[in-house]
Amino acid sequence: SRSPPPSDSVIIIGAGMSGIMAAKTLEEAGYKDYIILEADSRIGGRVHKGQVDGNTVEMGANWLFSGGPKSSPAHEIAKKIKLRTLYSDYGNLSSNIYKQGGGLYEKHVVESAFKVADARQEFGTNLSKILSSKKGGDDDISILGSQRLFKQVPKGPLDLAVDYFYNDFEEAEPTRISSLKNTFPRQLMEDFGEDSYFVADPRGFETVVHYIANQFLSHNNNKITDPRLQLKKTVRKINQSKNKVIITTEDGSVYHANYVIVTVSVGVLQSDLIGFVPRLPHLENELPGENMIFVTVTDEESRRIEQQSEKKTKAEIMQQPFGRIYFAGEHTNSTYLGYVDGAYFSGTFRSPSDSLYPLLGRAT
Ligand SMILES: Cc1cc2nc3c(=O)[nH]c(=O)nc-3n(C[C@H](O)[C@H](O)[C@H](O)COP(=O)(O)OP(=O)(O)OC[C@H]3O[C@@H](n4cnc5c(N)ncnc54)[C@H](O)[C@@H]3O)c2cc1C
Repeated sequence: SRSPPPSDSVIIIGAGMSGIMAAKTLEEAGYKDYIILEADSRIGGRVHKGQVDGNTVEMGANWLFSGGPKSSPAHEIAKKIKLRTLYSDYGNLSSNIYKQGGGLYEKHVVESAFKVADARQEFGTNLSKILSSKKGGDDDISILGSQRLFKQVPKGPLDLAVDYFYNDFEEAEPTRISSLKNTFPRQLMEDFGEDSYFVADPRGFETVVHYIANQFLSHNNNKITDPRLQLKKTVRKINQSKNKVIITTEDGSVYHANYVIVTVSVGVLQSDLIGFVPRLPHLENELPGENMIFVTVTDEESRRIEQQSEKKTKAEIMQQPFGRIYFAGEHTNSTYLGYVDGAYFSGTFRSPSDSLYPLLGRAT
């Protein structure tokens, strides 16, 4: 027999890829009583287009990936809606790097710099695998640290340019900051492939998010009319008690729900924009900037945790809701964090490793 539709109400904060996917997942599980509160006047979040001289230019995510053993859901949708994409031929870079004083580097010179960079990256990837294995324990180093161990730190303008392309460009951080363990192997590229396609379509990459939204939110002429999507609603306060959550937005509106799914970025969470009552359980007051989560466990639970790997414990902590508050978003997906596909999967909460899984588990 079919179970009755769930009567819990849910508020989703943020209408980026993860928020829209979370809403779709709820809808498909029979939850109709949800609303999406989005600060901006549009959906898509970090997938958004701008106009330069009458041309559409992507201001956020730009590349789709393919060529690997699995297919990227974002790329699959892009193909379905015939989004115009251009193959980014990075091999071409070896004929396109300029000297500081002008003129091109000779192709073979750049190619040998790329060879060294490849070897350096392979060394880093292998080291990362060792550090991630049991005997690696908790140890991690920066990408720059691994380059030092390789005894081949990029120096000089050409090597630095190549290294920028290998690392900083992809991670949006310099190698002295990027964690080796959390960067290599790049799981997104291992799974979906390294062939990068640049979105160059006047409709914008955000059409991919619209395509998903239009599958379940009522719309008219490409405009979402569903009253459950509320734009220009900046959440400022999330107040939870034993039985419900009360949310206040900047314009003074107040919303009540049984559960909340927070999909705002780490940057927003780290700022003071949203006040959590009670506060999120971390040591920010005592150790500002450390982002440490503090958990106390006792008795059976402490013995269970002592006996399992740190990796498992970490995964468990990251997927725990905070009372009635759940988290989704690119940053909560440990496999593809930092990418549109990571945001996509974080909103599906289909596998027990997804942070939202326990919420959906209630309905089934
Ligand atoms: C410049 C740049 C380039 C990138 N390039 C690529 C790429 O080539 N390929 C790729 O796959 N990925 C790329 N990414 C990453 C990708 O864009 C993100 O991983 C993904 O879009 C994140 O989706 P999300 O739903 O997790 O978060 P977001 O898209 O950030 O969605 C969160 C939403 O919450 C809203 N919000 C925030 N605070 C509040 C509040 N207080 N109240 C209400 N709403 C709020 C925001 O307005 C936003 O709409 C790039 C990102 C950037 C910034």
